[in-house]
Amino acid sequence: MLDKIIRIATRQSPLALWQAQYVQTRLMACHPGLQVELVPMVTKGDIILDTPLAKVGGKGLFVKELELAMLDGRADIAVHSMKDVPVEFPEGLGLVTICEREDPRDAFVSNHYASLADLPHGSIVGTSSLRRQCQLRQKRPDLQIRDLRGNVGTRLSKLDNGEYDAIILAVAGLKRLGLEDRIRAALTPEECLPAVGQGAVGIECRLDDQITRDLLAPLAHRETTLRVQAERAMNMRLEGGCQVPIGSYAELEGNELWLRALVGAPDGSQMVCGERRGPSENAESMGVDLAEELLANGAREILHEVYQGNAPK
Ligand SMILES: NCc1[nH]cc(CCC(=O)O)c1CC(=O)O
Repeated sequence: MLDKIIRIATRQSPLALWQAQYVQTRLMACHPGLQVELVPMVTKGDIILDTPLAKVGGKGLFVKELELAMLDGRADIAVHSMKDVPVEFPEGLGLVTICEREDPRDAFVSNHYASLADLPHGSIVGTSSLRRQCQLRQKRPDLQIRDLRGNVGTRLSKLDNGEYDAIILAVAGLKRLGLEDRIRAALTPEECLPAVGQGAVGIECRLDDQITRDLLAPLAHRETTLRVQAERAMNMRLEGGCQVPIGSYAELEGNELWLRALVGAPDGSQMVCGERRGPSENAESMGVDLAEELLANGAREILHEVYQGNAPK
């Protein structure tokens, strides 16, 4: 085992590098003598930074190159933010390990206002997430939502330039980058239901690479895995493939899983919500059941409209 090397395919944004280094450090701590190297890569998503994600084909853009590297044998694993991992994997690859979740909430970030409630009528809020957009619009139809893309650092500098009165980012990303002091308020799940998998880091590898899978096993976090499984099962049944106005958030109290989800029209005009409680063994079936309930209650029409609007021309 001592001559084994694990190569981690990673994007080069500060957040991606943080996550890859986190897995590198943990693997080396669990397996003294194991060599773990980073293989930095550029993905299409990193190149097309000025177009709203929903219009360029969604989050898959950030993972395709990493997956090719694993299939070619140039890398062994890829580390992802779970919320950016598409629901389906190429043949031969799969998500094998989910690590302990960081704070899953969204953060309200502003240089002038302490909270969403403090924002004056008509304020400009930056986010490119349809999920954040629809929840903000539903509570505050007066706000002007403007697109905001780029790495966390880029987004913060756009706020600091005065282009926005406030922006919404994930708490987890800000904490990981040591930017926690920029958070003015964390939005509760009632204010803004988080995205599927938000705050959790997951590891993808070749499914037939049993040695690597065994080495990754100690990094898995049971509670996070159950929560994210429920959230992803919900998303998968909704066929939430590209960027979508879907929130899905599970909490675990003892063995009881509490899954909440919503599908909203991006303009905030409609929102379908639901929840399920049940034993954690049923994480995936709860997700599927809840998705079916939402579809029957109007989510099908909302998603159909969103996908049509985003269809590649
Ligand atoms: N969409 C980009 C992205 N993907 C993962 C995170 C960080 C938080 C996480 O790990 O969920 C972010 C930044 C953000 O949404 O603010």
